[in-house]
Amino acid sequence: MGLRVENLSVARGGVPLLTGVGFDLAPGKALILRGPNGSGKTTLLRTIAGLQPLLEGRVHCSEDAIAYAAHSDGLKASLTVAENLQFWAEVFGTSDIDVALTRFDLLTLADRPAHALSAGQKRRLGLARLMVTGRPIWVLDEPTVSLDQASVARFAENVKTHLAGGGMALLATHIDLGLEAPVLDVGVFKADPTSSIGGFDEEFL
Ligand SMILES: Nc1ncnc2c1ncn2[C@@H]1O[C@H](COP(=O)(O)OP(=O)(O)OP(=O)(O)O)[C@@H](O)[C@H]1O
Repeated sequence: MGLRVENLSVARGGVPLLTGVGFDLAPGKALILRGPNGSGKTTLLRTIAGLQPLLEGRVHCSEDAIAYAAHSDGLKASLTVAENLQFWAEVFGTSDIDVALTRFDLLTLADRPAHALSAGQKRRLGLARLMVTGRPIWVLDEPTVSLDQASVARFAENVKTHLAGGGMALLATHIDLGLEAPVLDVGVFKADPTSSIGGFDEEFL
C-alpha cells in the first residue's frame, strides 16, 4: 500500500498554512516538496507523519508505515553510533544494523559516541536510522543539511535503493538529488492565514 493524502489542511502556531493538499505516492516512487522558507513544508511533513493534528482531510497509509527524519537527528548522545542504531532496531523490531552502517559509511565510526561526531556524521547516523526502522515510507525534512558532496551522493543512492525495493520517499529539499521524482510546489496550497482553525488543539504544537 502507498500513501494517499487527501484534501489536507495544516496549521502551525495557530496559523493556517496550507489547504487542500492532495497527492498519491505509490510503492517505488518519490515526491519532492518545494516552496520558500516558511511556506509550510515541515508542517506538512510533521502532520503526515502524525506528529501534529491535521485541520481537515485524510492521510491514508498502512499502520506504522512511516519513518520520519526531522531537522534534528534525535540521537542518544552518550551511546555509540552502533548502539544508537541497535537502540532503534530494537524499538522498531528489526535487527540488522550492518547494512545501515555500511550504506551510510559509518563502519569506522561504529564505536564513537554520538556526542563526538561532526555535524555531517551526526546527520549520516540520523539518516541511517531510517534503514533500521524497516518502514516503507521515508518522510524526510531537508535530509542533506550538513552533508558533504560525497555524502549527498551516497544518500541519494540509498534513497534510490529504497525505492527500487518498493519503498517510498516524500522529501522536502532545496537541492537536486538526481531522483526521477515529480515536484510538488506547496505554494499552490497556501491557506488564508486569517481563516479560522476551528477546534484545532494547540496543545499538540
Ligand atoms: N513551533 C512553532 N510555533 C509557531 N510557529 C511556527 C513554529 N514552527 C514554525 N512556525 C511557523 O510556521 C510557518 C511554517 O513553517 P515551516 O517550518 O513548516 O516552513 P518550511 O516551508 O518548512 O520552511 P523552511 O524552508 O524554512 O524549512 C513559518 O511561518 C514558521 O515561522
